[in-house]
Amino acid sequence: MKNNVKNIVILISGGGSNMATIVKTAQQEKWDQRYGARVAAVISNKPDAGGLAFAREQGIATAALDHKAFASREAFDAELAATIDRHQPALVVLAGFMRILTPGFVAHYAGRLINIHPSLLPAFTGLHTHQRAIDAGCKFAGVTVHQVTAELDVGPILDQAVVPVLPGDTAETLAARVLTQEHVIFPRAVRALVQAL
Ligand SMILES: Nc1nc2c(c(=O)[nH]1)N[C@@H](CN(C=O)c1ccc(C(=O)N[C@@H](CCC(=O)O)C(=O)O)cc1)CN2
Ligand SMILES: NCC(=O)N[C@@H]1O[C@H](COP(=O)([O-])[O-])[C@@H](O)[C@H]1O
Repeated sequence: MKNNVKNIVILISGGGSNMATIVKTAQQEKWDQRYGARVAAVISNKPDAGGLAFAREQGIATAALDHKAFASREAFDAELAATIDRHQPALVVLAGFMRILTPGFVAHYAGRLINIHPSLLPAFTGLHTHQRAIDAGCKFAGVTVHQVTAELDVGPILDQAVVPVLPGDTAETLAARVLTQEHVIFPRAVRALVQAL
């Protein structure tokens, strides 16, 4: 790492509210001065991801690699890793990043790759977690921050938060309630990791 600066690279696929919360928390809490940590880049597999505009407004380097432009998942992941590595990351953060990553990519970032997942893992790995929780009659739902492993959404859990599932909830109303807790635990988890680096 240049000058002992701990670079954080955040991967997104959409609006990037979790990424934005981490960026704003890092600014407000002066992570650069306190921990030598900074968000060095925001990278997306979707060129039209709304979060890229926010990152650019904050003066953060951005890149977009359209996964559909690559012949294979491995080829996309190789280019993604090359793009990430230009920023010499101490930590790579998946914040609403919607691509399953290959074992080679995961191994390359072993121990410094985390994800936020909108369920109380190990329940409801994969997609459509809120509807599945409602359909299962769950009284509680929530969010998990975990280390990323080759197998999907089963890596070591770093933090969790619980919310109630309320009568009449839809996937959208539950997602909104969970998202408020995502914005609490994700910056907290990233802060804890950069403090320990
Ligand atoms: N190897 C791993 N890759 C990823 C992990 C992981 O734990 N191990 N976490 C996911 C994040 N995620 C849930 O938190 C998740 C993201 C995407 C998918 C998925 O099925 N993606 C499809 C495409 C879906 C779409 O484009 O809407 C795919 O990649 O074919 C499941 C879970 C990030 N990657
Ligand atoms: N499987 C990964 C997944 O579903 N992640 C979810 O995508 C949303 C992204 O929101 P954001 O782009 O506003 O941070 C968040 O709810 C996050 O938990």
